[in-house]
Amino acid sequence: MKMYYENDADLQLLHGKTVAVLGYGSQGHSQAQNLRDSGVKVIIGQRPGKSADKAQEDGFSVMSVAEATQIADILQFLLPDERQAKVYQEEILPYLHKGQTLMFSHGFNIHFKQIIPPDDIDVVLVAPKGPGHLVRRVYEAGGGIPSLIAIHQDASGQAFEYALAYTKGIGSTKAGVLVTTFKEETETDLFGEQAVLCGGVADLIKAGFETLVDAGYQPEIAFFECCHEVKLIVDLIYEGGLSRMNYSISDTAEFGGYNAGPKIVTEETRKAMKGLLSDIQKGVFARNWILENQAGRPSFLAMREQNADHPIEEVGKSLRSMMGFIGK
Ligand SMILES: NC(=O)C1=CN([C@@H]2O[C@H](COP(=O)(O)OP(=O)(O)OC[C@H]3O[C@@H](n4cnc5c(N)ncnc54)[C@H](OP(=O)(O)O)[C@@H]3O)[C@@H](O)[C@H]2O)C=CC1
Ligand SMILES: CC[C@](O)(C(C)=O)C(=O)O
Ligand SMILES: [Mg+2]
Ligand SMILES: [Mg+2]
Repeated sequence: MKMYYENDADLQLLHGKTVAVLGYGSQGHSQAQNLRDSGVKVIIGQRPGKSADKAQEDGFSVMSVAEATQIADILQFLLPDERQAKVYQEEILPYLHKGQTLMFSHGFNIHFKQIIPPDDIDVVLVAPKGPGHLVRRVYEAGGGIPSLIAIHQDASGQAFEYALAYTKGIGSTKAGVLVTTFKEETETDLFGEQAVLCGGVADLIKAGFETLVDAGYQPEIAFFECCHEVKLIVDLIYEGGLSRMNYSISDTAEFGGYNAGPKIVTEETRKAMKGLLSDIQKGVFARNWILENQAGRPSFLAMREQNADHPIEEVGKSLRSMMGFIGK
């Protein structure tokens, strides 16, 4: 599989073009600022409110999504997935015109057919494989977050070259860019965030914390052990794989880990992972998420509140308040 790096991408292709970043949230603020620092002309399409104020403070020209759509050559659609279809119908579709590129950072709405764009525009995916705030932080430190590219429609005949130039603008060609399809990105991204990165890790942390606290250990120790140190261990894995973690940790931890790991991630866990993947592939998760939003998000909001109230959050907040070196 070919990986694309700095010398493969031509940033000049974006010079003389206007990129509209629609939505100035986690991905929006980072991609917009990285592109601008790479010499690309960027405008922001955003409804009035906190995000619009922030974009203005950051020195961008801010306008409505509809206005930005009329002006820009490339539209990077960075509104929340669950709001994209409505905003597309009302504020983008009426103004879309031949020669434009509609870009996504997640394939959800194209893959699950919530948005069906006209044939005469390019439709591409540039999906950074990392949280928005890190897309900016790593770029500022001189690096980049890997990205995936996919082409859904290539009306111009140059969709790929433009998408690749865009990945260079946000810093991704420093880390590596890989070609995929909207289907593969959507299914793997949903699986990764549910089973491993967000759902899996968060529940592993909470279960470890609860096990220690229920057994009578101090919550502060349980927090340091099962939550705070996760970042420090993952940093080693990020830098040099599992072997670098094993190099740095004690042999006692390595031996204990080899024996305990399969008792925690059991055949049952693997079966549950396959079940999650199957629901994602069949569109069951997408249907549930769309219906949940149509109903006003009752279950999502209840779970969000329940998680925010977990004792690990309170202990963590108090301990972090004494660690002035941790960024806000
Ligand atoms: N978060 C991440 O790290 C990643 C996200 N992605 C994808 O990127 C896309 C954006 O996600 P994310 O950055 O998390 O989104 P956020 O929720 O962080 O930001 C969304 C932005 O859209 C704005 N917005 C919401 N509704 C409207 C509207 N009706 N009109 C105009 N602006 C609106 C919000 O502004 P307001 O303050 O007014 O609500 C906010 O600035 C999604 O497709 C997501 O899957 C992909 C990779 C990683
Ligand atoms: C892991 C969650 C993510 O997929 C991401 C940051 O990559 C997201 O949707 O935010
Ligand atoms: Mg992701
Ligand atoms: Mg995601």
